[in-house]
Amino acid sequence: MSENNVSIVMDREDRKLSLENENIAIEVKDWDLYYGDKRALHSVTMSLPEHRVTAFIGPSGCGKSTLLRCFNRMNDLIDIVSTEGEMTLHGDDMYSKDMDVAALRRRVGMVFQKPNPFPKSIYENVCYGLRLQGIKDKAILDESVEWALKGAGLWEEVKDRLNENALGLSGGQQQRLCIARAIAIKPEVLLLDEPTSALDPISTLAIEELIFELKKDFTILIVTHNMQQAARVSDYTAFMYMGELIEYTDTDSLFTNPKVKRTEDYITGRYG
Ligand SMILES: Nc1ncnc2c1ncn2[C@@H]1O[C@H](COP(=O)(O)OP(=O)(O)OP(=O)(O)O)[C@@H](O)[C@H]1O
Repeated sequence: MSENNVSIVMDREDRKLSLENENIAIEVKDWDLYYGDKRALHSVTMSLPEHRVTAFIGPSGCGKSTLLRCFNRMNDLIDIVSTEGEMTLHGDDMYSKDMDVAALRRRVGMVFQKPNPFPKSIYENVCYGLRLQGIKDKAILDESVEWALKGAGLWEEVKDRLNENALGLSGGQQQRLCIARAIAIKPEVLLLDEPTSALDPISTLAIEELIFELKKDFTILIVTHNMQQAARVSDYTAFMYMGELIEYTDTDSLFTNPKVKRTEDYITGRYG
């Protein structure tokens, strides 16, 4: 067991996690989402805690990715999507007509299932968002690139080849680069949509350890198909089924003492 995994266990044993004791980053209230006539999310209500890792699990098609994409309004890009309900980020109405979506996406970064670096240098990938913000000062860019690559656990591997094309990195390195690109602009929340499903076990472990480190600075929401991964990396777990949030509590309680039969059936492998 690596040092980080030991500390995950210790962290859990030290204190019982409870949403009542948390600062909340995102509040979701009676949230519905429709693809055309088809309702994909049913009245989801939940509070997502700051500086914690919250995992979304459930069988294929239950709405995990759909819900995750609501947190940075990625679903706006799909014409047939309509939503109802309330979502706030630190009190700001994320779906208000006054909300600047680009600004929201700076506050809520996202990393996808397949690593998707741009066909540019490692350096340019990481400072992409900063350049979009109009930052030109080389010293600031250099410092941010180093900070983000260190944060993503990639600095030592790439510090001597920052000008090389990012597509020359391994899959696991590319995914850590995408995490560096997302954190470089210092979002409040980081959305991870099955970030390790395309990676080998060693790269997966590196990302899981990284997630544990990153929660010191960011609120992390992760969709995963892998229940062991949810149990390893998350503080809280939300189990979804057919667009509904069935059970949501601290990860240890959900996996050791689920309150709802459907959750129990899923985590014991009876379906899904
Ligand atoms: N662009 C879309 N248009 C229409 N329906 C969609 C669209 N995207 C998802 N859906 C439907 O919404 C439901 C939820 O899908 P979603 O991808 O959120 O589930 P998921 O739990 O993330 O699944 P998986 O684990 O397979 O990725 C499914 O019935 C899916 O077919």
